[in-house]
Amino acid sequence: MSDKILIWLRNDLRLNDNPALLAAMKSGTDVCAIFIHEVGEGARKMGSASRWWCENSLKNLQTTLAAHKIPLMIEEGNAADILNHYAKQQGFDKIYWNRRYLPYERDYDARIKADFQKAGIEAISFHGNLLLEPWQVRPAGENPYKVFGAYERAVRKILGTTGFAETGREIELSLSSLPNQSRSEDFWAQKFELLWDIGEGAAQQKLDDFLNDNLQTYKQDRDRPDKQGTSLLSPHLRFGEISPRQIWQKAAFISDMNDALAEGAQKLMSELLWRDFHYYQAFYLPDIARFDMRDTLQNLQWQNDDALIKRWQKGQTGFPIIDAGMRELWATGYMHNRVRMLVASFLTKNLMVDWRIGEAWFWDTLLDADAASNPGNWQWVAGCGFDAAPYFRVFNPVLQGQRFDAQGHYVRQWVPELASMPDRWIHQPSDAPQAVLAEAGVVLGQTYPLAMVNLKATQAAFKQAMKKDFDQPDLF
Ligand SMILES: Cc1cc2nc3c(=O)[nH]c(=O)nc-3n(C[C@H](O)[C@H](O)[C@H](O)COP(=O)(O)OP(=O)(O)OC[C@H]3O[C@@H](n4cnc5c(N)ncnc54)[C@H](O)[C@@H]3O)c2cc1C
Repeated sequence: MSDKILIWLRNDLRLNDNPALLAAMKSGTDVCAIFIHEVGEGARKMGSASRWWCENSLKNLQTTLAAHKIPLMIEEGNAADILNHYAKQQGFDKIYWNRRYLPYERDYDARIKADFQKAGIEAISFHGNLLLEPWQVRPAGENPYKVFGAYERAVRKILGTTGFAETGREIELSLSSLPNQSRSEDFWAQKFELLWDIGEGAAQQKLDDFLNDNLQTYKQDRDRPDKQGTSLLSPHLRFGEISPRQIWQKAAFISDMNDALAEGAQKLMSELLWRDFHYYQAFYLPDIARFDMRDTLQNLQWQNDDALIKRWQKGQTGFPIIDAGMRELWATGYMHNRVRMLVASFLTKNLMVDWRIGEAWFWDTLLDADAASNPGNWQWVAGCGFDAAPYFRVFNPVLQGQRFDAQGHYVRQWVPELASMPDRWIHQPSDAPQAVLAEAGVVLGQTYPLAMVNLKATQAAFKQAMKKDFDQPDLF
């Protein structure tokens, strides 16, 4: 009888606070790890940008695991077939993993678990990817929480009394400094390597830098795309290079110890809860990347005009903050949260394009593309998500730009052809007097596009297209 344990890594590419890995290492048996780029039922196929991040993160992890004598195999294909192959070839008798929560992932993992158990291989799953697992947050009534505020209160009540009861599982492994990687692929995402440090060590460093430098102003600055006011931890969280519990614990500690930083720390904790909340919702619903969570948009005929969609993707809409966001995304694999809301609102409510089309573009181009947060946020903005802004709340990209990027720094960075526009007109060049445009060297329709739609008219058309009054959701 062999005594080998296989760890199946998925969204948890780290050594610390990794319950499945810790349990295997504690057992003192031979441990090896596998990551599978899944093809088929078990997981949504990664987009290009996140796949690039994942590959580099795996290279880092391979090195750090090797230092602990754990080989990491990387495969691509049908997960069940590959795991069975390794079971036969290497004769492990236990397989461990940290749980995932989307319905198609859970069904698939349950089947694999049952099949292994029939074959005499013990499959054990752990809680490692969320602050709390969906079933730990029980509402008073029968139905799961649909409103973030109620969900947040419930979670804080649980964590306030027990904390992370399982944090004793945190492992104390020191990471050796990560080696330089050789990346040979020549494709669009390759340029990201100049911008991002990948891996568990980089994630911890980024958290510490953020807590030291930005926490005090986080609450005010997190809505400002013209400032670097947020943590930029999302791609690290997406691949589990850092766990939400590790962030929460540090933030909670700071909140208790330092009054000046408490507000920022509490805000960061709330944002982490939004991540959990999207998984919580996804857990109880059919595939949220495909189906509307609520039927609020049922009567809407999406227009889905290819030419308009292309202009949105390329950042050529004629609305500077929208174009800046879409260009930031293409250049960096990231977009500021406030601007994500604006570009999503513009696509769905001004261009009347199905939110699934925007979600798919984000899925392919975001480094942090997340199977719960991406569709969850798109539905939230479009007006069919739970706890979403009502459908009639359409963001005005000109007013939003003037409010959150008042001097136009963000626009000037990503839309350099407008760099010389005065602050007064930077967010609405299509309305600027001819003399102002000439002075700034802008020729509308040539150096920068004319606004592609009339905001007021498209907003009115969107509301008209709904053809029914907004149904208040069954909030509780
Ligand atoms: C249309 C749209 C699509 C989005 N798609 C994704 C996605 O695919 N992946 C993703 O991680 N986030 C997504 N978000 C949420 C949010 O924009 C990012 O999490 C945030 O911009 C990441 O930057 P940060 O790490 O600096 O955030 P910080 O402000 O530092 O927040 C810390 C962490 O909290 C979590 N968080 C913050 N806001 C949200 C939120 N609204 N929903 C869920 N988690 C949140 C993230 O894990 C984030 O890393 C989307 C938002 C919108 C409006």
